[in-house]
Amino acid sequence: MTPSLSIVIPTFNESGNIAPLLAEIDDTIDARTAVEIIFVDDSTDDTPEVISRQSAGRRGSVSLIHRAAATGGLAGAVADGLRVARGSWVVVMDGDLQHPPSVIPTLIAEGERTGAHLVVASRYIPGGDHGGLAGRHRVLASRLSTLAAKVLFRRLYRVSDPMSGYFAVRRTALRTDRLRPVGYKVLLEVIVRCQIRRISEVPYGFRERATGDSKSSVREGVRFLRHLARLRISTGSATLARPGEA
Ligand SMILES: Nc1nc2c(ncn2[C@@H]2O[C@H](COP(=O)(O)OP(=O)(O)O[C@H]3O[C@H](CO)[C@@H](O)[C@H](O)[C@@H]3O)[C@@H](O)[C@H]2O)c(=O)[nH]1
Repeated sequence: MTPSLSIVIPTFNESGNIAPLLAEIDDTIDARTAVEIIFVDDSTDDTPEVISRQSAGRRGSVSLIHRAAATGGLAGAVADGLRVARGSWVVVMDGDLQHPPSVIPTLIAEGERTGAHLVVASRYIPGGDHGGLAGRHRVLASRLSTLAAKVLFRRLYRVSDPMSGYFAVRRTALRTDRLRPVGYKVLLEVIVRCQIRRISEVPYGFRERATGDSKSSVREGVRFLRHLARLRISTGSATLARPGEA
């Protein structure tokens, strides 16, 4: 069965979130849709066992990539999932329930309506909400990272949330051989390295984390800025389409 939709979910010690996440995905996706879920896991706890147990006997396919070496961190995990995804649309979302699965149909519908190659779930357009970002320092860090990305990458300024970890991309627009992901922000890597020009956005509410902790940190922030500089040097000032020009 060739899926029409792939869902790539990076996980690091998310054992408490797997069952409710799969239940919300089941409630959201039409049973007639051929879906594959790809967990890319670097956990040190029993998350892989929980994924295997919760996936037994489910409709659609669920695959688990438990990586021996967590190269590239979160972004590296997502890139590994993108490389094996077979769906016409590939959705990337977190495994901690902060990205509501109910937005998936809206992402795909927006892409089909506009012909966009990438649809970003944005916290920063009308109807969006960054509520789940714990603490003012996290909101400030997210805003500063977004500003840095927009300054370095010309015309990215109309992508309101280039730091989003929640998006849908057409598999035909992906050039996974070009990806050199490091750290936390895989969307920027996808937009710049794959030179994606037809981008649209939908609003969403970034939810409070249900269980477990964010792995984001100041160290990740420094890693992001270093990666941003490397990306800028290696690709130049990418000229990207503005959302809505799809
Ligand atoms: N495989 C793998 N998964 C990871 C790793 N680090 C984190 N994850 C997984 O990636 C997801 C997000 O990790 P968090 O640590 O909870 O990130 P966050 O601070 O909530 O930020 C997320 O949301 C932001 C807004 O969309 C994003 O900007 C950010 O990139 C990330 O997706 C979770 O499912 C977590 O288990 C890793 O090294 N390896």
